[in-house]
This record gives sequence, C-alpha cells and structure tokens, in this order.
Amino acid sequence: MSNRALVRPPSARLEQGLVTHQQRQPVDVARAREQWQDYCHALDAAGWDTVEVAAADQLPDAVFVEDTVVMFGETAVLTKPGANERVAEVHGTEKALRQLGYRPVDLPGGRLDGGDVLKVGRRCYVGVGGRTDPAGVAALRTVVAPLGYLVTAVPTRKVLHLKSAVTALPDESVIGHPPLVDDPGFFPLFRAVPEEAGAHVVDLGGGRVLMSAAAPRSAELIAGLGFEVISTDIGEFEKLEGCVTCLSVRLRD
Ligand SMILES: NC(=O)NCCC[C@H](N)C(=O)O
Repeated sequence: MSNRALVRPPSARLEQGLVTHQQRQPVDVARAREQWQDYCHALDAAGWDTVEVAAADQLPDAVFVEDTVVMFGETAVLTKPGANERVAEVHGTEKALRQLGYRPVDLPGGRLDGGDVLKVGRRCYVGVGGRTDPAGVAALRTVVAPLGYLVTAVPTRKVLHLKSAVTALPDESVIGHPPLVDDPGFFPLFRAVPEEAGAHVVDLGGGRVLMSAAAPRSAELIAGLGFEVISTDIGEFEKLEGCVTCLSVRLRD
C-alpha cells in the first residue's frame, strides 16, 4: 500500500504570485526550485510517492496545488479558487487525478480554495472571509455531507486561508498562533504555538509531521508532545503566503 502526494513544479513566473496580507518581497525562483525539490524529497523519504501535476509557467501560483482540490477519501472535489488569476490551475490537477484513476467532481457552486478546508476526523472546518465564500461552503457541504462529513464555516480574516491560521496534529488537536486565529473557540482541542509558521503541519503518518524550518520553537513544542518533526525550508514560498500544507495534496489510501 503506498501513499501518494500531488505536487506541481514552481512556475518560472513564481515571483508574480499573489500577495494579500504581506508586503511583496523579491522571490528567488532558483532558490524556490531547490526548496521545492527538498520538500518533495522530505515527502518521498517519509514514504509518500510524489506525483507531479504538469508544470504551468503561465500560472505563477500553480505550485500551491492544495488550493485546487480537496480529497475526501476516494472523492476528489475540484475547487473554484477565489482569485480569478488562479481558476485555470484546476485543469492540470483534474488531469493528473484522472490519470491516477480518480473521477473528480466539480464544486457545484460558489468559490473555495483548498487552503481554507481543514479536515479533523469527520469534521470539516472551512474558512470564510478571504478566498472562500458562503456559497462555496454550502456547495462543499452538499457534496461531502452525504459522505458523513460535518461542515462548519469558520471566520478567517487575519490571514489568507484557514490553514494559514490553524492545522491539526495527528492527535486531532488544532494548533494556531493566537494573534492570527479569529476565534479559537471553534476548535474543541486548541493548542497555541509561538510562531506563525508553527501553525502549519503536514501529517505524514506514523506520528510524523512536516513543518517549516521558520518555526523552531513550535517544532520543539510539538516534538515535546511526542511527535517526530521533520523541518524543511520553504522561505521563498512563505514570501508569497504559502505554507507547508499548500505545496502538496495528500492522496491517502
Ligand atoms: N493553501 C495555501 O496556503 N496557499 C497559498 C497560496 C499563496 C498564493 N500566493 C495565493 O495568494 O493564492
């Protein structure tokens, strides 16, 4: 049994990616490509076979592949990204999923970015206030409620996406950097972390989590909870409001 992860190579125009909450900074595309390779190697080393969505140089933000699809077991829900500049990214993801044997479904209305969808067991929190609108939440609900998911909208105004503010550890506790979380009261088990980038974990399975190298104090805190932390430098992507979660879509068997 193998786990696969979709990834998409950085565009040659990466430096033109969108920024919303941060000040624009120059992006070193060559360095970003190295960081992306390291990120893919970290996934590979943890037992995830990376599958590349075809590169798209004309789409600066395409590397942030998580925003284009949300997986619910075998069900892949293609999104309608909230930024018009990013809508065309979905086609490449759809094609890659079809080649892997999935039959993806379209979000039946509204706007929604994958980065706004946090699944914790059968709970599905969806950030609203930035890229995702209430119609997008309602549309997602019509697709996934029959699969047994409870969809809850969560106000998200301080950062780009819900998962820029909070993600979940393998024990289903939700971690966030309090100044950036609109309302921690939405999450039954909330743990504060001391750094913005410390709020972002990719669950690699087996008690291992992938984190940004920009959050050493949060990594220490999480290691102290008994998880194995693997850190990787994604600094060039963080300049564009990207996080470790958004650079891949995990296809769990
Ligand atoms: N899920 C994510 O955190 N995606 C990051 C997207 C960053 C990109 N520059 C954007 O603004 O859409």
